[in-house]
Amino acid sequence: MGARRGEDVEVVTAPGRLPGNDEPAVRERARAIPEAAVARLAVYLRVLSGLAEQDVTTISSEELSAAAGVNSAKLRKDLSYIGSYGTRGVGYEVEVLVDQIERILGLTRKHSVCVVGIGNLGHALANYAGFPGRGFPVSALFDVDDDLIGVPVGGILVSHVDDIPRVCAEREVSIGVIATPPPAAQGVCDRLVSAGVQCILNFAPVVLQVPDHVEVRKVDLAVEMQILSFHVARRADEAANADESGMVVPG
Ligand SMILES: NC(=O)c1ccc[n+]([C@@H]2O[C@H](COP(=O)([O-])OP(=O)(O)OC[C@H]3O[C@@H](n4cnc5c(N)ncnc54)[C@H](O)[C@@H]3O)[C@@H](O)[C@H]2O)c1
Repeated sequence: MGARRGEDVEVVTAPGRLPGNDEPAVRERARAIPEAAVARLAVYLRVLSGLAEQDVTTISSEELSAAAGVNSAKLRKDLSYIGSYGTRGVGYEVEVLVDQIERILGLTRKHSVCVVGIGNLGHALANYAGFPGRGFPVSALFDVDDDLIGVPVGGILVSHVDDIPRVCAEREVSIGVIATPPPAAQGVCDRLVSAGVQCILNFAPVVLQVPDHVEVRKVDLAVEMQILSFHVARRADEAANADESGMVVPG
């Protein structure tokens, strides 16, 4: 796939790369990107970071779209939002694209993360090694259980939820992750918002009420499973219909 460092390829800088001190221009561009494209940019970044680690220097849009599971027209459109159009016959320069996507996604700044609710999921999140590498260090943990307060999890001492305002301010927490049982989630959310946390990732299966300036993303495994169930059922229906009509259905 693509070209590796040291291989004889024409090295190109993707056109449209923003010059030196370009933060305002990057943020301006970021505002115009549709939400669905933002999610795909994060997927491209994961693929590209893996390629960079393998010293792959360039990649065609077809290769990148196949690796990301997105059709190539959509990929080109997504990358055009960040001003990256690739070069005919060469494709995209991996490092340049990684840099552009990281800046658009705001990953060049550190986001300090807290996790509230250090049960099964909270333990897993606190220990998740993928966060620090991507610029999301977990810097604070909170719970209400006396047996957990003061106990280190993933190298961080668990604090009581009453300390959310002080600890979040001291550690400059910008993202709060809620991993409490559903009935506790809104109260925890309110505490985080009062402490100035403006981005919340909610694992509890409840809809949170927040002021307009707060961004909430919900991870709902049940909904994801139901969507998959729908696709399984639809494929089964298609296969049954094809059987009846004697057609061959691709696997
Ligand atoms: N475990 C999973 O795989 C999983 C997957 C997806 C979603 N979820 C959801 O994530 C949440 C947590 O699941 P879990 O399995 O880790 O539960 P858990 O019961 O193991 O842990 C919940 C933790 O939250 C703490 N807690 C309770 N009230 C609190 C409050 N007011 N403030 C701070 N902490 C409080 C408890 O002391 C406990 O440590 C649930 O809403 C669950 O539906 C869990």
